[in-house]
Amino acid sequence: MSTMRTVKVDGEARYDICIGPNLLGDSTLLAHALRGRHALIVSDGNVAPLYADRVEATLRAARPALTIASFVIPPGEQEKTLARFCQALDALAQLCATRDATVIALGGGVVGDLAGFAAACWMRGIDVVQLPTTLLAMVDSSVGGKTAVDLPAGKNLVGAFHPPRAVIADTTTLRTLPGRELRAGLAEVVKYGAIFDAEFLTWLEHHADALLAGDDAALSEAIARSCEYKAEVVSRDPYEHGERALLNFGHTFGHAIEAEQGYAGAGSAALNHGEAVAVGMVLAARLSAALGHAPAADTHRLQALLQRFGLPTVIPAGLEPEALLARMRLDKKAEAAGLRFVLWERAGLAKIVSGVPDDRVLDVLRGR
Ligand SMILES: O=C(O)C(=O)C[C@@H](O)[C@H](O)[C@H](O)COP(=O)(O)O
Ligand SMILES: [Zn+2]
Repeated sequence: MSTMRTVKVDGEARYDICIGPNLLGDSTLLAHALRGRHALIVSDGNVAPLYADRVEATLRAARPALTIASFVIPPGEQEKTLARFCQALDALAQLCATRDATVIALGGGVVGDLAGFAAACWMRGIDVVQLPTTLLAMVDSSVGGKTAVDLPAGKNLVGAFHPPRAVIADTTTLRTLPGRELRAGLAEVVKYGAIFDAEFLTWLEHHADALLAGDDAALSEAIARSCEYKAEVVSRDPYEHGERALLNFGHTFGHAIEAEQGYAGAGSAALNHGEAVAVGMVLAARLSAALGHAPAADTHRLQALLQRFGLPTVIPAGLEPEALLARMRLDKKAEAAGLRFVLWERAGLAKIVSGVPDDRVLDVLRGR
């Protein structure tokens, strides 16, 4: 019996998210996702040594005539740059990639975002197949078609909506995932419960030990449920004209922290994306309570769960509240009239709020 689960994304872009063990070796699945004669595998220095050969062998089994090249970047958010994006385009040029070529994004969120953006721009758009190998990429960044690179000025400031042709999440790859990366992914999993479903938060509270221990069944369930929440929203609102913005809970604060720290990477003490979102969600919950939108008890519940997952919940030392507020002005949800925050009414029910006064945001950033 196959243990693969499939979640469907519908609407303007239709594709399957396949979740299960050993899928990187499934040539039938990859063959379905491939067109043309060229494939560029984009990966990073942690993931490529573990899985690139296997993916290449599977691609060859799927399409013996395929010309395959690889583009490997150093790991870390600091590499999600315009410079690396240009190098990815150069790799496509060297491959003589035609419009029916496929970019294969093998890795975590950084690889997926960068590879997806290169695919979005090469010859005005070629296919990208997402092969996420981190929990965060499986539950969030590989789904929905947001692709981007960062600028020093802010996170994901240059990018495009470019949905994948398929998402194939091989859960066996989670066995080699460092604990810190697993915990970062759990932050985005908690986010779905926080914004959509308090019952899912309860499920996470009950399964916290199993998830942290890397239990296959618990992780597969968390991935499938997360993908179901995300697929529903991006099917209805692929370009974030409305409800998709709820998926940004914690990100206005989190992105400001990431940018202000200069992004995670080699030799950097910066929080990674999931960690920054964990802090950001607690700040968003505290702002909700401070503005009278939500009970403070729900902030404590969220904070306790994130702490149980070993995630940070306070702003790292040395970051100035005014500097973080200035960063937030480049948040993509901001309007000419000011910032817009995703807040919550209670655990499991998020909403978008405009017109939050700066001094209330600063109070939260100052821990008041
Ligand atoms: O898919 C979305 O929509 C999200 O907001 C999911 C986020 O978790 C993800 O980090 C996303 O890349 C953030 O997008 P941005 O528009 O705030 O840059
Ligand atoms: Zn995120």
